Amino acid sequence: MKNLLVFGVGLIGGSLALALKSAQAGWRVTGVGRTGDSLQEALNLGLIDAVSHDIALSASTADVIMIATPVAQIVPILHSIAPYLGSHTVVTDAGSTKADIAAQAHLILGKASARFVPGHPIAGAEKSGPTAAQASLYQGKNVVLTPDAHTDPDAINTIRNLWLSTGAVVREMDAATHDTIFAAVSHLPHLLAFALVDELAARPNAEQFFAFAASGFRDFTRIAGSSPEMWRDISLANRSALLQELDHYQHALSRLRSSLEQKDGENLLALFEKASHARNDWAQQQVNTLRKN
Ligand SMILES: NC(=O)c1ccc[n+]([C@@H]2O[C@H](COP(=O)([O-])OP(=O)(O)OC[C@H]3O[C@@H](n4cnc5c(N)ncnc54)[C@H](O)[C@@H]3O)[C@@H](O)[C@H]2O)c1
Ligand SMILES: O=C(O)C(=O)C[C@]1(C(=O)O)C=C[C@@H](O)C=C1
Repeated sequence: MKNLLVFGVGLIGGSLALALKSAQAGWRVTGVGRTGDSLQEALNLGLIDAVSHDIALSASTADVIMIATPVAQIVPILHSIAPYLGSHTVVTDAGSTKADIAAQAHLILGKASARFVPGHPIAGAEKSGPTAAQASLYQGKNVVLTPDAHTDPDAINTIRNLWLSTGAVVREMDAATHDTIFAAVSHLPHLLAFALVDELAARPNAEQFFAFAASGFRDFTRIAGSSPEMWRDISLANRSALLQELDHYQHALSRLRSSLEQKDGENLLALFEKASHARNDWAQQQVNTLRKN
């Protein structure tokens, strides 16, 4: 059995542990948590085989260390494990932002940074914690790895194989490209959903609005139920790309607003038609890709 040490046994870390167990991929999983209660819950749910209270011992005997905590916790955790890493230990993470962590990892881990393989599973949910973990979460989903020219190819293979065991499709790109793409397709939509729900909830007659909100509101705002801590950390870590995406979106809203002001139905129809085609094409491609995998 190989030893996997998971920092943060919540939705993402717990789902990885469950997926490896159900694939019988030969990993013994030990969890490290912030609160004892959540770790005990992970143990009771059978997500992990053991709990670690000795970081030095666990880090030195781990084959792989996965950091699956909110992104602001990743750098402090790298500091805490750096002195104890075994000579063969490969470190990876599941954070939703990549450039900030990659820059720090070189400074903190020194030579061992060659065995740090940053990663990001593109699968998730608005639910958090160990009870949200699912064995099938990564099945057919992309996992993006962002190694650089200094990353050890054997370490990349180790992390690639770990994710392949979960049924995921592994892709590689550089960290800056990753952060630009996910600012647009993940981080901005979360900000918009949080903003819409917050604005409505602050109205004196909010209850009346919520009482009649239906599937359109539910689909647009599902992700506003996500972990506030996780999204605070992501927003700050990918701040500059996210600010640019907010500018693009505000520009698009301004164009929409002036079409409305001018009662320009032709412009509205043209925009809705282009968006509807693009959205339906994307959804169809998702279905085709899932069928293929
Ligand atoms: N939720 C998603 O959809 C999703 C998808 C892909 C990647 N991610 C990324 O994965 C990471 C984990 O997200 P999640 O959804 O599993 O969150 P989660 O809240 O479900 O789990 C995070 C766990 O980390 C623990 N934790 C926090 N600080 C810690 C510390 N210092 N040491 C040890 N444990 C600590 C928490 O107690 C919690 O159990 C985040 O970086 C997030 O950006 C999330
Ligand atoms: O399905 C959801 O609830 C998600 O928000 C998952 C989602 C996404 O935006 O697609 C969220 C953050 C991650 O880093 C990756 C995936």
